[in-house]
Amino acid sequence: MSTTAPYARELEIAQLAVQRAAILTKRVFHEKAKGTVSKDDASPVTIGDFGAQALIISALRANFPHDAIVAEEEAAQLRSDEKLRSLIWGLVKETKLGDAHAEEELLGGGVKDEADLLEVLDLGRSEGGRVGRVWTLDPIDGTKGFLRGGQYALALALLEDGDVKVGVLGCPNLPVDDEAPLAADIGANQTDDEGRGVIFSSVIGQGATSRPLGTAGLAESKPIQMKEVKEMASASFCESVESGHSNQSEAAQIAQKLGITKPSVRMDSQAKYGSIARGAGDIYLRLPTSKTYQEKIWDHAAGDLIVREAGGQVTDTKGRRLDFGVGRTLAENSGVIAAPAAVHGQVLEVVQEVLGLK
Ligand SMILES: Nc1ncnc2c1ncn2[C@@H]1O[C@H](COP(=O)(O)O)[C@@H](OP(=O)(O)O)[C@H]1O
Ligand SMILES: [Mg+2]
Repeated sequence: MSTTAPYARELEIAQLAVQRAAILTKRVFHEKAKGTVSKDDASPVTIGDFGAQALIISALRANFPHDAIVAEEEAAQLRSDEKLRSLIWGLVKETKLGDAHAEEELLGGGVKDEADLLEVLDLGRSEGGRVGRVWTLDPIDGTKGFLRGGQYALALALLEDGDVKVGVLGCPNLPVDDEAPLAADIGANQTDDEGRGVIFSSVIGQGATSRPLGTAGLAESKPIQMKEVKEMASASFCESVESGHSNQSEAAQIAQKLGITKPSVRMDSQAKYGSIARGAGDIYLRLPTSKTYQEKIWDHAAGDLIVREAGGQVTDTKGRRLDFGVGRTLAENSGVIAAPAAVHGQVLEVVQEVLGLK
């Protein structure tokens, strides 16, 4: 009898693909810091986004050729920009894991040439939906954090019939150490990777883990758990850096009503979900700043599962679970509240009071 856990292969490929793509994003950041990447006027985030997306999709194509993919980028810009295309192709071609078995046997044939690069990128144009297997991919989530040398994440998740089954977040700039205090390293602009880089992973029903990001094969993983909030007054909020992405004054009112005195930790990207999942922070709030913006599924799918599998609950401000089955956006949801399951109801109540939803 086979003892392979459900989604074991999907998890392994997803983690290795994210790990490999992070080699590219880190290289692009470091070369930008040295001033060698942006000489063609292309933003490092554009180069990193396209390069990481191509590497990750090529691994999905080789291993799960029938699955649909919803990814943030598409090839249109590269079709007309020959210089940018060849710059990205050069980086993609050179980026390999240090572990030859993982690189060749597991991740497959890679991207073949410049024409294939365009094809691979456009495999991410699925409309998503409620039926079948759909991967969601954000090659660089937290683009502003990436540019600052702060937090960003490579976010990959597998949906099956609209439910998240596998979630992987590569966070190159978070401390490896799960016990490290939560710090907003906005503008950190560190060029030293020592002690940084972590992959958070989860499979539905199997808990959540963290492991060092590394560059070869997968290092050993450790289970992670959200921290118990014994007293709301000593809890900490995690919020977006961008005031345009989450309403900070409403969050301050919510904190005050809950008796929370610590200032919020602001960081970019789904590194927020990973951080609270390993108990480095407690509550992630994302409060809508406009009635028209629809959150994107690739900005939340991996984080949603990782937090729930670490003992948390994730809903929108109306108390509904995030619905990843309605297309490329979370059209049926409004904002996000992620908290340990035991206190989620209490937080939701205060959110609804402040937002006038009850
Ligand atoms: N008005 C808005 N409200 C909420 N999120 C927004 C937004 N405009 C853009 N975003 C999303 O916020 C993501 C970053 O999240 P955070 O603010 O938590 O760091 C962005 O992802 P990218 O950085 O991949 O573009 C983008 O998709
Ligand atoms: Mg994003």
